[in-house]
Amino acid sequence: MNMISSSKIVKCLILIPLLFVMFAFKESYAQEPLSSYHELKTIPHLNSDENRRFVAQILSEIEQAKYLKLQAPIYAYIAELKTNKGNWIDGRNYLVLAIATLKHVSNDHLLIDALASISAIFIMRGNYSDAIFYVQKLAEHSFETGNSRGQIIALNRLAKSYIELELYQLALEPLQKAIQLAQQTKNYDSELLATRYLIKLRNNLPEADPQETFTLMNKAERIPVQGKLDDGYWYRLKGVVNQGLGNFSAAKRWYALAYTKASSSHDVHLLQMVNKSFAELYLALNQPILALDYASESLRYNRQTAHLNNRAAIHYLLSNIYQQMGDDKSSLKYLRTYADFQRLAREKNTVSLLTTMDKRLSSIKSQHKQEALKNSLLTNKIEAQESEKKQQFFIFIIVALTLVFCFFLLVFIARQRILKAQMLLSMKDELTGIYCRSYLKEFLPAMQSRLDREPDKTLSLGALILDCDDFKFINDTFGHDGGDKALKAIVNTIKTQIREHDLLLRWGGDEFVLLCEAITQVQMRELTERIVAAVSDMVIEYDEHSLTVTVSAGYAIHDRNQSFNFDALIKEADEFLLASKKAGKNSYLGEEFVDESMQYLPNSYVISEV
Ligand SMILES: Nc1nc2c(ncn2[C@@H]2O[C@H](COP(=O)(O)OP(=O)(O)OP(=O)(O)O)[C@@H](O)[C@H]2O)c(=O)[nH]1
Repeated sequence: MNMISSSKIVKCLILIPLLFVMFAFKESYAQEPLSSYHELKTIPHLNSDENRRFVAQILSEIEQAKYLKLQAPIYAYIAELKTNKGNWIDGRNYLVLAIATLKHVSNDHLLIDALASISAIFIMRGNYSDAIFYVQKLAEHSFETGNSRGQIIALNRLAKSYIELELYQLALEPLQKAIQLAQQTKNYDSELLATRYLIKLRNNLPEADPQETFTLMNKAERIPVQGKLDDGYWYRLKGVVNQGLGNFSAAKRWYALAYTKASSSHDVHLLQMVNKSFAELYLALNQPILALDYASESLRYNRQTAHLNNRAAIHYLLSNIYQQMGDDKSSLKYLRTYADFQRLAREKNTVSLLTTMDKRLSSIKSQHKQEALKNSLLTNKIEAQESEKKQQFFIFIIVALTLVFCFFLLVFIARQRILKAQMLLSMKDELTGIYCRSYLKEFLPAMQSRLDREPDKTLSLGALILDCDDFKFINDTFGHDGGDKALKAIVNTIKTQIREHDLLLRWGGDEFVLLCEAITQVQMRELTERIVAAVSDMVIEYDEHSLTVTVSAGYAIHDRNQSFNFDALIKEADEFLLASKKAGKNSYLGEEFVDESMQYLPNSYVISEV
């Protein structure tokens, strides 16, 4: 026993820490891709082996199904990096993956990241319609969820698209809103980005004051963002602003810095831009040969990116350079190709914009359809609920009415019973407690229906009338109370002789009637005899006296061959009673003892002496 429990303890001691380690490991493993994703977002390029290995590792991690929600933002960011560095094909492949996995993103923050990267990529690719499509998605989601970061990114991306499309006036409003919102929410990164776009915008606005743009640039440098201004794009922009102010040497310095940055990170996009800026600078400095070198270099990088707008811009620049060089033929040639690219770019963007509108329209339509479906489902649900409520209300009313009805019915039945009990009570004789003659109105209809329901006519009804003999004498001798006591004693004695369902009535005064159902002539005679004998046998103790009393009786049985006539039956019995009295009292008579003219039958006991 001890051995078993100690081995169990040892197992537990090993297993519990092991489970803890496994659990902790599982937690850290589950956390890993998310932290890797945050780390990925700090990578500026993929030119180093270390960064490439890191990205490969992340990609292998997110291929597992449990990291589905991370796939879109990671693919999108990698696509952004690849596109930004001029790897157009890889960029597009990861972009396709990002869009395909977008539906798995449930996290607000991750969805904004993914949409921000996707729209940035489309902007870089010069595909503004798709850019605007995803910017709209980003805006819709951010405004719906109240995410200010997403809202600012959407505004910035929209402005950037407008700037690239040379729709400068349209870009102004979203930029101002983005800056305002970024300042309110202290989102310095976005504020800086929006300010940079604003500077870029002002550089392109002919009416913009270069001095004001310069001031704006200095203001941007005071935005408390760590390290964000240490990038080639910012240096180039500073160069452009300085060039706008005529500070060519300063512009040259900034371009050179931007160039170094672009070369070290092999940023094709930036290289194309910086070379173009250099070309513009040298053109402004009347050095067309140098300008041509830089412009050609820019064109070389631009070919890698296939950015039509930029291509057109470089061709325009080349045309200007050749013009400065006095080579009108080449200038014209580049002006023509500029026009071609410009037209192509516009066509592409017009077509794309139309496609976007079409996509938006169908997405709105499907949204409307879904809304309508949702509404109709909701309406159905509400209707179902309402009809259920109605049904419940209806059932409630029925139940309530039934209960009320039952209540009143019960009250009615109880009341009827009370009334009947009261009525029956009123039909009882106070002295003896038996029913009075008035009870016949209850008894006779019931009796009649019993006879009617009986087809073989075997049920009989016997009627017996009893009258106290010389009761006046008892009253006179013992007083009325003595008479009462004698009457009660007679009733009690009769009760001892009859069946439960026989009906004994006080007919009036000292007279009683007994009605017996299902009784034969013989049984009736025997019963009468027993009653008359029992009464005469009793001795009533009253006021120190012992008194006796006798009764005379006559009985009759209803003949089932004739229709039921109660009065006739009683009359017949009463006649026998009278005959019995005449014959000497304390006796009884019935049909069997007399002939039709009520004469005593010869050779028979006309009077049954008890
Ligand atoms: N104590 C008492 N006497 C009653 C009551 N009802 C009637 N009586 C009396 O009963 C007597 C009935 O008298 P009768 O039936 O006419 O005559 P009887 O004296 O009985 O003589 P026979 O019937 O001929 O034998 C009367 O004196 C009534 O006052 C009652 O409730 N209590």
